[in-house]
Amino acid sequence: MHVVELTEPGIFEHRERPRPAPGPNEVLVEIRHVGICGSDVHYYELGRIGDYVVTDPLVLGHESAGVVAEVGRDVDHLDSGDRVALEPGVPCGECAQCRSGTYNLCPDVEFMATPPDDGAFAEYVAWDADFAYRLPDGVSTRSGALCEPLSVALHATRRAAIDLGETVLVTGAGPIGAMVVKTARAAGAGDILVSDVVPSKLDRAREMGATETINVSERSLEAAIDDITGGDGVDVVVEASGATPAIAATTTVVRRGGTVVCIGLSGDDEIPIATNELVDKELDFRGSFRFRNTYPDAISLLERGVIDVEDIIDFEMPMADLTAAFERAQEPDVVKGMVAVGSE
Ligand SMILES: NC(=O)c1ccc[n+]([C@@H]2O[C@H](COP(=O)([O-])OP(=O)(O)OC[C@H]3O[C@@H](n4cnc5c(N)ncnc54)[C@H](O)[C@@H]3O)[C@@H](O)[C@H]2O)c1
Ligand SMILES: C[C@@H](O)[C@H](N)C(=O)O
Repeated sequence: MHVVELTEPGIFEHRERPRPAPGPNEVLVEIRHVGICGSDVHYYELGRIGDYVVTDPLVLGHESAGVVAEVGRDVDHLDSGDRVALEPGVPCGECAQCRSGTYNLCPDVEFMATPPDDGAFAEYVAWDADFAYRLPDGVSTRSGALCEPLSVALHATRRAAIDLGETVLVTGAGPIGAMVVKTARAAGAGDILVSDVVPSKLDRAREMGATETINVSERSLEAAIDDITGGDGVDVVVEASGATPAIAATTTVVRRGGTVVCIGLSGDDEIPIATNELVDKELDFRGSFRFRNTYPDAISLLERGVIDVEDIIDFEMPMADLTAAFERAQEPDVVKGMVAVGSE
């Protein structure tokens, strides 16, 4: 089968590998669509993310969906021909985190496209059938692949416990911030404010449901939120930029008794946080890491038309042009690039 390997920063090589045989609890999936995530681009550009270093050729891509080509001996909930979205992290199932249900925190998770685990820019992937979710008729594999970033947002929205009518600030209007706008709206948020430094991304966020946008290269986030909320602060902040100033401002722009949920990962190891504000304002300050138990709900939201993910996609290119797709994905206006691995 055909795969694309990242062999060194900036270099993709198209290679042939033996087609994998599914294990007893696995399905062999003919991949159709794979979204390009910021972390894929990071590995492509730099060959590493923090301590995760690409030392051997690595297949990128973890936002994937395709068609079941073969089922393992013990799989009885999927059949050949089923279209499925693949949850990219398969946890060990045995550690304390897995046993208590917080399987996204499993230290031994096998996560696609994270060294040393290969991802989905490949004709076929053999994957644990418990982490392959059937897509209903109305949901394409193109949308199904985006259950992954949608899951990041769904999990963060749950961590934020947004109440009906609450004012939510989303910092960062990249793919994750855009998805949070959608999940916050679906959760019943009232005003949804979005900040970014790229005007076109703020325009897109408004089209997706943001009620007000703030270009923080023109005015400070703190001053803007002060104006908009009459000095009270927002009920909930979901930080989805990873930008140090945005993370540092979260405790200031949230109201007393409010909630901050951080998704973004900063390039800085340490960021000053006003800890006295945490105490004095009695804030809930929480992290949100990947996702757990989100795929069935993400698929249901897509099926019922509560959330549409197609509008975050800027372009689709074939896997034959993966280098060009990754170069284009780095343009500042692009929110999401999609790669077609086969034809649906
Ligand atoms: N916690 C998790 O499980 C998880 C999962 C996926 C991504 N992430 C992280 O979440 C963040 C967002 O992911 P993404 O793929 O959307 O990234 P992205 O880089 O595509 O988007 C970030 C956005 O933030 C904007 N931005 C830059 N400076 C800003 C500022 N000062 N204020 C507001 N916005 C600013 C950028 O213009 C961009 O639009 C990244 O840090 C990523 O590493 C975390
Ligand atoms: C969750 C996923 O989208 C993220 N890029 C990660 O590797 O953790």
